[in-house]
Amino acid sequence: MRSVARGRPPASSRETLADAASELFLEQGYEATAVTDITSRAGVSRSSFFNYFDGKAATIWYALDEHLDDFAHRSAVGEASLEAVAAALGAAPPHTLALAIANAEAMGVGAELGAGRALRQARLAAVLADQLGARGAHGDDALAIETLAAAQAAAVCAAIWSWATRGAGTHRLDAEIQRAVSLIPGARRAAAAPLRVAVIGTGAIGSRVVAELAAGRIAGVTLAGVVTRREGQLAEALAQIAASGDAGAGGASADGGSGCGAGAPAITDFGDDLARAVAASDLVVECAGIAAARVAGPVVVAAGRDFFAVSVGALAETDVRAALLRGPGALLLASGAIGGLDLLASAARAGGIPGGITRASITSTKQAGALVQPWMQAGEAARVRRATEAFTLFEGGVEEAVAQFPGSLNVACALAQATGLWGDVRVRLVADPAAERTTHVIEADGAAGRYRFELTNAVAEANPTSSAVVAESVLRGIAEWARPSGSFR
Ligand SMILES: NC(=O)C1=CN([C@@H]2O[C@H](COP(=O)(O)OP(=O)(O)OC[C@H]3O[C@@H](n4cnc5c(N)ncnc54)[C@H](O)[C@@H]3O)[C@@H](O)[C@H]2O)C=CC1
Ligand SMILES: O=C([O-])CC(=O)C(=O)O
Repeated sequence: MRSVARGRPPASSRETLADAASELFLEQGYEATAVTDITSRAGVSRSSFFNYFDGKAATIWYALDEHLDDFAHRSAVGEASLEAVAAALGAAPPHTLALAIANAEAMGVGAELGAGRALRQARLAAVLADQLGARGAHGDDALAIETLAAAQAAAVCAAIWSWATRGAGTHRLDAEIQRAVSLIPGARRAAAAPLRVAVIGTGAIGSRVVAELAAGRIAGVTLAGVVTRREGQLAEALAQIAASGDAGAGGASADGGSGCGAGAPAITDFGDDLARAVAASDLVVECAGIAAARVAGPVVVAAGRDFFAVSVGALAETDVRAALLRGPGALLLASGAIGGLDLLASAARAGGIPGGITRASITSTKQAGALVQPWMQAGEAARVRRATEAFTLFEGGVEEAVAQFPGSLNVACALAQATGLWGDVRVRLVADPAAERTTHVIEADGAAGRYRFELTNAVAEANPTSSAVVAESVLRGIAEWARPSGSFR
């Protein structure tokens, strides 16, 4: 008798039989293989085959079927979740099924796989529908329950097929399932689970956002954790919040570097591990600057998670803009320090009013000292720092503006994105030694109308370059993302 298990000893007679079946399907095809061929290859009696399987097809499906049996059983007693199924499949993947999927043509097993997949998907959908119904999040809305359950079951099957086709040994099945499920638009929202938000950056804006999220101030949202640039950064930020007595911080403390509020759960510090943050969240909020947004944004949306950028200037580069908008995750943009973007976007909407907005400009006036840049020669930096009266420090297009003043002119990109006039928005930056507040004047006109907004903002205490309202715009944006009801669009 030939050895069945090439390279690894079989763990049981059932696996010996399943391995023998896989070998024979590969050698002579599924149709031509009889149960007696399998038992003689495995060296067991025909009757003992039927102790394990009810036919040759079961040698392909048994591992997946066991997971489904277990899931149905646990689900009936209220113990199972989709995450638990993914974890169980990851820990004990269905190897003979993977082999059949990867070699479907050579084995001639395509029809069996097609029919078998449909059956398992339907079975999984039924269990998931029972589970969703029992959880009560959708009341008696059978359409919502059935649709969501069917989508989740389809995602699990699609993930198994993708995992097997890409090479079962090369990556994890549970990660593939998690990714597939996350691609269902609104799946977590529909499941009524709290939405998980990760934050990148703990500067002036990020700290405030983290403090509010950690204090549970946004309904339906939980803080998944924080991405930082160096060790100890989160603890420092929390200590500063506590020292400043920020009401939103809920008495944040730096205990262990990650506490926020007496008795509050510790905040997860992802360090610079963006992949971990992405896997643990539904939305990633960037509060870290244009360079960070350029790198993180495309990774987040490609993984099917939503990305909320405060550094809208990342969109100035055409290829980054395309990657950010490619999905499947959604791109959200903070209105930040300015307003009226909704009106301008409506006025500029292609096709509605031809030539809706044809001209747009922004003039930003900031504290001169806050505008010194690392690239400036000593003489120029001194001129800005020691200015005695307001002067125009920059005048030009959007790309140049954010390249030279990345922490100060994201608003110019926001205007370009709202109007679509990427090449034509005129930007002026005024350095004013007497400015205690930041002022942005936006002007736009075209066939839709003529608009002028003048916005004067208090500056953030921790960073005079940023307006204090920006963090609030991020918090409002998160709240509206989580509960999209009653907000202006
Ligand atoms: N859309 C808008 O209207 C506005 C946008 N912004 C943008 O928001 C950004 C943040 O503003 P602030 O909080 O005031 O700046 P900040 O300088 O106080 O904080 C930025 C923080 O991000 C951290 N950081 C940088 N790269 C990182 C990375 N790769 N991973 C993790 N952390 C990283 C820095 O260490 C710093 O702690 C600005 O750089 C600007 O691009 C700022 C104001 C208005
Ligand atoms: O906060 C502000 O007023 C504007 C700002 O820094 C930016 O657009 O980058």
